[in-house]
Amino acid sequence: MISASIVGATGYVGEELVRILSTHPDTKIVGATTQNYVGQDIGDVFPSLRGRVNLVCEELNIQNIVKKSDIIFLSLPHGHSAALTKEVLSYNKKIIDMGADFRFDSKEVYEKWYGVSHALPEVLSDVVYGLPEINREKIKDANIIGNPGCYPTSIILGLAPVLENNLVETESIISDSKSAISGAGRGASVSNLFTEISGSVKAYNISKHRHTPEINQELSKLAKNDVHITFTPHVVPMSRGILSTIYCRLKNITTAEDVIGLYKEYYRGSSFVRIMNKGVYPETRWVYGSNFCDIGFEIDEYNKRLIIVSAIDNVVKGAAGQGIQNMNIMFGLPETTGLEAPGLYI
Ligand SMILES: NC(=O)C1=CN([C@@H]2O[C@H](COP(=O)(O)OP(=O)(O)OC[C@H]3O[C@@H](n4cnc5c(N)ncnc54)[C@H](OP(=O)(O)O)[C@@H]3O)[C@@H](O)[C@H]2O)C=CC1
Ligand SMILES: CC(=O)N[C@@H](CCC(=O)OP(=O)(O)O)C(=O)O
Repeated sequence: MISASIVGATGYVGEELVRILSTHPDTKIVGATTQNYVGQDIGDVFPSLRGRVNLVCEELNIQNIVKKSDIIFLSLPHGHSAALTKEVLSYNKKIIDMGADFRFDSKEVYEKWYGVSHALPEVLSDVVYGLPEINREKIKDANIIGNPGCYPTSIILGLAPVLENNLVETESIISDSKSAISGAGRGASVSNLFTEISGSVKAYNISKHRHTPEINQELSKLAKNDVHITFTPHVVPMSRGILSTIYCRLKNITTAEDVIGLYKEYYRGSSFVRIMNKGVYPETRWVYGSNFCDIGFEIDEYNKRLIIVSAIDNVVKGAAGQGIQNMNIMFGLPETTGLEAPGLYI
């Protein structure tokens, strides 16, 4: 049995980690920390977990947590994880950070975009970016994982096959992405109120969203060339889900059948990526509550453009599910353990 702790268990990602790990056959949850719910049963904080998980939320004491755990999921706002990891580095336990502290190769890029200094830059060269479909081999031996952002997961999985095979121009890629409001976390704020979100769609942080450098970093590695995409995030009135519609110019005109064949081959052995048949465009409700990333295509022959549509659940494949997929790989378990359930079609 793997002893797992969740630091920040009372957030949306923490809740999803507890939910999935509670039915994982090889894991026991031994610790769950909170700021505001100390001493409360997790089933009282999240009534859907009532009677399924016997866990009392504790105040964060990282030394206590590390001693009882084989793996620690850090599910805190960015800026906290690097300092906590520094405190427990000598214990040599596995750490998966759900936030942004370990996603960047460069300390400078992280500090510029996140506006905080990095507490543990010396480990960045050993940290692995936890996108299993791309980095599976490196994840096997990693001790610290930077779990990818939710938008980056949908965009990188959508573009990896065409970039690695040099099929599209790298200087004109656009991703128009829509996210559910749970992407903003569980903390209360006026802009996240039901009355502000329902019945409306808005773009935000155009050209300056913090996921842009993360997406560019990983796409550039795949393309072996500098990639700078135009990324426009939107909030839509849903509780879960991300849909990214990605536009890129083909170097040579091709057919949808050829693109589908390439993607099926590239993701052979990646159980959580499902490639749609011709003319089928994924919907967020098909992946709701699941660890799947569904990808569909269209070719705009007139403009020589490939349009890729990629759908994930932001708190599962975009966060907790992907983290557990990484844990499975790190501990030599089948990658799909505890994650097999299909989406809840709504
Ligand atoms: N939501 C999403 O779709 C995704 C989120 N992420 C990342 O995952 C991480 C968690 O996100 P999410 O669950 O949405 O965030 P939430 O705001 O919902 O939850 C944050 C958690 O951290 C705890 N916490 C906050 N500040 C502190 C602190 N100073 N000390 C100790 N505990 C603290 C909170 O406790 P309390 O509940 O008591 O306030 C809560 O348990 C973030 O880094 C986020 O960017 C990544 C991908 C997708
Ligand atoms: C809708 C919404 O607000 N989404 C969040 C997604 C951020 C997130 O979860 O990303 P990190 O893990 O990189 O912090 C945002 O745009 O900031």
